Amino acid sequence: MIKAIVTDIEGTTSSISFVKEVLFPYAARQFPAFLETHWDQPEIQSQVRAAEQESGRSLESPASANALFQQWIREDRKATPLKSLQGMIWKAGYQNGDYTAHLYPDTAAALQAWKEKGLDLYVYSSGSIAAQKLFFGYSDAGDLTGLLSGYFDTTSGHKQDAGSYRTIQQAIDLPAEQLLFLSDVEAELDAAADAGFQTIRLDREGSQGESRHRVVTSFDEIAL
Ligand SMILES: CSCCC(=O)C(=O)COP(=O)(O)O
Ligand SMILES: [Mg+2]
Repeated sequence: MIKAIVTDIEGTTSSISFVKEVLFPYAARQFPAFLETHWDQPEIQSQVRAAEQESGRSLESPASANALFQQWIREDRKATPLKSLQGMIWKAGYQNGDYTAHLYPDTAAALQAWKEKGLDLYVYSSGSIAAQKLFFGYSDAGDLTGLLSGYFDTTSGHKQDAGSYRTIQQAIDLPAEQLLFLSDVEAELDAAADAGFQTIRLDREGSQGESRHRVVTSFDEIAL
């Protein structure tokens, strides 16, 4: 009996292309001016120092930090300092109306229906918790944050580590077998299954091939 759902964003609730072709380029364009303007702020410095630790590089100027973050964006690194700073940058884009967060047509209605059935809904994404709240606060279907009971990001661990799902299960405080994890990435689903979660793979384009998990192309196929 599923009591709560934990969902990925990119490739699951929303298209990969929105993240890769809208959000990441927006952050890449804004990074130089953002770092110059906010360099001395403690919340920026703490992320830059964390990036220094993770990269082993000295980041003593906005230009040197920008070079590293641009490289990490190109590599799609799920590094917590990058994800935190991207979230801060995306805030202005949402608030200015530069974009709204893409949702597949079935996403909002399914989240609403699952919530009405009494399921608790959580998000687990490599994007920072602040970025996730913006994403669902400024979505194509409006503000959906009222449907969500909590958010998890890389501060709970990386998405391909079973330990991350154990941490999330303890935070949600339900038995793992009552938790359903939704993702488009096989290795994330394997990690969640190793931690005892039930799993369903989203194959939005219907082209991803074999999986050891149940596969659907839309949330409409998930009857709970
Ligand atoms: C919060 S939207 C941006 C998501 C993001 O930054 C990312 O790297 C996608 O990660 P996901 O774990 O949702 O595949
Ligand atoms: Mg994904």
